Amino acid sequence: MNNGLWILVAVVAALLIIGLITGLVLYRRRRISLTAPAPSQVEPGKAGDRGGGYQAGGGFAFSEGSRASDTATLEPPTTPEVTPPPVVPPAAPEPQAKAAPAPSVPAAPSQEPVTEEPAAPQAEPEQPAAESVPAEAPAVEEPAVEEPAVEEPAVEEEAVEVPAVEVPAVEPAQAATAPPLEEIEPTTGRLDRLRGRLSRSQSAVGKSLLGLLGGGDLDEESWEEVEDTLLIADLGTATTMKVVERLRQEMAARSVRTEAQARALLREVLVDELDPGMDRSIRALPHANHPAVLLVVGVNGTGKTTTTGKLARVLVADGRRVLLGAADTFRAAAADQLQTWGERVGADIVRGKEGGDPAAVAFDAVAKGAETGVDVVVVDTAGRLHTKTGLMDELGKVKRVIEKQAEVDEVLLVLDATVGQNGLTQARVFAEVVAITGVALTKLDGTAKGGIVFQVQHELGVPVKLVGLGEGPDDLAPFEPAAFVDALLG
Ligand SMILES: Nc1nc2c(ncn2[C@@H]2O[C@H](COP(=O)(O)OP(=O)(O)OP(=O)(O)O)[C@@H](O)[C@H]2O)c(=O)[nH]1
Repeated sequence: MNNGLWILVAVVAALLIIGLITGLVLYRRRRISLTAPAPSQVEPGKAGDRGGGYQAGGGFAFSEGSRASDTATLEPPTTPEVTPPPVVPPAAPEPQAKAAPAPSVPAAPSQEPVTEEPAAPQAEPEQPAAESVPAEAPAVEEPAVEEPAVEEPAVEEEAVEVPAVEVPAVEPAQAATAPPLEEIEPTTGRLDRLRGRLSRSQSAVGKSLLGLLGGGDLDEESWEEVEDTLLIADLGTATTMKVVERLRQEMAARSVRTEAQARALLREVLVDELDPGMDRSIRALPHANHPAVLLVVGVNGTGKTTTTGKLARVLVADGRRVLLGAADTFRAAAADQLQTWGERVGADIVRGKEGGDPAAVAFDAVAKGAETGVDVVVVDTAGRLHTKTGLMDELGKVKRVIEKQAEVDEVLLVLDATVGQNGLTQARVFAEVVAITGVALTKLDGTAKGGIVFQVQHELGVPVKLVGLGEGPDDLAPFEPAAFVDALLG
């Protein structure tokens, strides 16, 4: 072969490589619709950022927490440590490969959280931890400020406990042999993709409502049936009364006669009731000098760990560097489960010893997140038994200890839609302990009681931001009132 031919071959090869790279870049841009805020649109730290998150084509919306977190004492991230930026292969057009099923954990008895007792040694993590102080203490950064007494009316010993005792229990976990990274389903159009699952369980409600309303003039008996249908779907008494009252007025005023008219009216009333103007963005965008911090709370078995893992995938697909904090130290399997979720998408994890102090793990996760320059730290907490005051106090402590370093931008309450009213009771208790900023409603694929969405928002005044629609790793969607009502009406 002469030189000319070799040059030609080299040129063709170079062109092919350039073409491939360009194609890959364009493909990734199309797949991930969320982009970093343009400076003109969102300025870090501005109060106006709240709700100014980006949302494209039914994708997830992220925003920057609006509170005083920029005043936190953390130094700007220095040289990133071991955590490599996640490099996730582009999503294939077909559904998630079966080779990588969601970590499977037997469902905890979420319907009866009240009766479950915590394991005895877990209630007092401080005692064993105190003995393990000397060996590992130097590795962990301690909080610079003692927790002010005024912040800790209920748990007096905390100021001493947190820095000195629990921190050594934390073990930053690095995957020794990292498994191959997984593909992540596109983050856009998730609710469309998963709508079928919602419809399957909900459409009976819609059909029965439309059957009743579609005929025009309703007698009292029919209105009672409408009421019953809404109550059975778990809309709750207050919302049901409000919806029926408005339907009665509007049906008369608009002379509704056909099923199409009834459907349009019902849709309008239900969507309004879901308050579509609420800010449903996830406050997961980093601050100028430290990562965003998300705390995931909820009763055991609701799907906290699964939702944390799914959310990490969405964030990674959005190009964010994510660190997971496994503050569920009560159950070693929970940390293992979270670690597996992290490894699958290249998210690092900080976990603690079983029975260690969850607050110490959370603290260290945020510290490590800042040190390694990640965008967002997502902290999974233990399944709290909402009747156990001590455990709820501890959840409050987790939040306060994190706040020694940085504001918690988002407190996501995970509720299991299948437990109905019980979920609301849980929500109220959690809301008293930590200021919930959003709700992730899981297992909506398996219940006709999606009406709980209305109650949760109505009762807590907090938006449902995410919905879980299956056990698959990418079966998490942003909550969209109109799409939800459409699925409800079939
Ligand atoms: N069908 C369905 N199952 C879900 C969904 N979300 C979570 N699950 C399942 O619910 C079960 C419990 O999920 P976990 O994430 O372990 O719950 P948890 O709240 O972390 O539980 P603890 O670790 O015990 O506190 C698992 O089997 C999940 O696969 C969902 O949206 N739909």
